[in-house]
Amino acid sequence: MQRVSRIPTKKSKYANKFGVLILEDGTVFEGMGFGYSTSVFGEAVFNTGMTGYIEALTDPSYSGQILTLTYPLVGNYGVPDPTAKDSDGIRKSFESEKIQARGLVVHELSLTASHWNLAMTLDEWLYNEKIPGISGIDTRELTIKLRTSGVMMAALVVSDTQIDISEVKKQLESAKKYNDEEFMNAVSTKEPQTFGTESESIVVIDTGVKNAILRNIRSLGYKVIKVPWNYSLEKIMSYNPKGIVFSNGPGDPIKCVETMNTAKQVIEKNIPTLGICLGAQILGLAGGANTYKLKYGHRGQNKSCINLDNDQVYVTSQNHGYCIDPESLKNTDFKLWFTNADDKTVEGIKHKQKKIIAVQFHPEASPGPFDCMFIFEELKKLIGEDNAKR
Ligand SMILES: NC(=O)CC[C@H](N)C(=O)O
Repeated sequence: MQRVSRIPTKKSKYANKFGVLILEDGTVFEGMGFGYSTSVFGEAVFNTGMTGYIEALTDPSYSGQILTLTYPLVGNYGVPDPTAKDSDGIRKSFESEKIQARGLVVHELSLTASHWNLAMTLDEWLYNEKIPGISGIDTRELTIKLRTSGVMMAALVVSDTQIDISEVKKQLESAKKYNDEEFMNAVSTKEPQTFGTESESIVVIDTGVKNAILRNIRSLGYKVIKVPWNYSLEKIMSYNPKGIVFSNGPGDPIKCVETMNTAKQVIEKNIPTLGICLGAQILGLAGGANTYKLKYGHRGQNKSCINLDNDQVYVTSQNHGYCIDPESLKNTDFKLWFTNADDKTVEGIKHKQKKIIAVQFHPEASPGPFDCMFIFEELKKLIGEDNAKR
């Protein structure tokens, strides 16, 4: 039996446990386990943001993934009360009801925390939500590995007792691959939900929507109706919405066939529409474009994107592993709207004739500046044009 060599120095309920992260290529990272003692398998990805672990961990787009934060010290501002809601009944600092990432990997975990709004520490939160975390990992080495080899499956094991590395390797081999997983039934709402009482509404098709998207649409002055990912257009239109938003979400967009069919009809009917991240990919596919998987994705808060309409550069927040193929856009009625300044990937598309816009980045995210809130205003403008025509 090959055992982990790093022995916990002291035992506590939430931290100082045995911990190991094993990659699909056989690389073993030993660390100190924290949070919940369990074994998870998922796609190892990294996010380069300096803050925002609460928003990232609760973002449904991280479902099925083991999240590495490259910022070296994590947890020092703790975690606010997860049950606190705003006047619309939307959870305040959290992007969804629970932690969505399968596990968390950090360099140094702050076991003490300080913040005016703090309710608990990060390790306690992970423990409560039955999520394993590992600290003491050389996250630079891990990130270099993922950048050079590409994202890959990994096992994260946290245990109160010794871990058998060869046994974990065997389990990892037979674990379901991220690319084969179905996420929609797990992340999407089962029933429509309404936020606000305004007479004009926007329907959000929930493929794993972040609460910040709901909040931003509310701040435009619309009632929000969140509907399941596979809701028919007929049912959507029964709400008589002014516009539609295709949300962010986990996994490969080609798996969202029903949502794609709705998107085709939405394009056909020229309903004012905004797609965000997964929603942008779904709209692109519905319009005849292709998508592909990036080697290691874009996950961070300072990704510069160029608006090709005015050559203005925006600092955007991103979390995507898939992308729209720019070549394939040529066979569609969509044109390139935003491009990533670093690698020239597609970060936004716009229909040439119809009121359909979509961004690959997250206009709702606000790690600091509110650079991209104008994207929501763009949807409102399209709705205004639509109203003027009727
Ligand atoms: N944030 C998202 O909506 C992610 C979209 C898609 N799952 C991707 O990884 O590209």
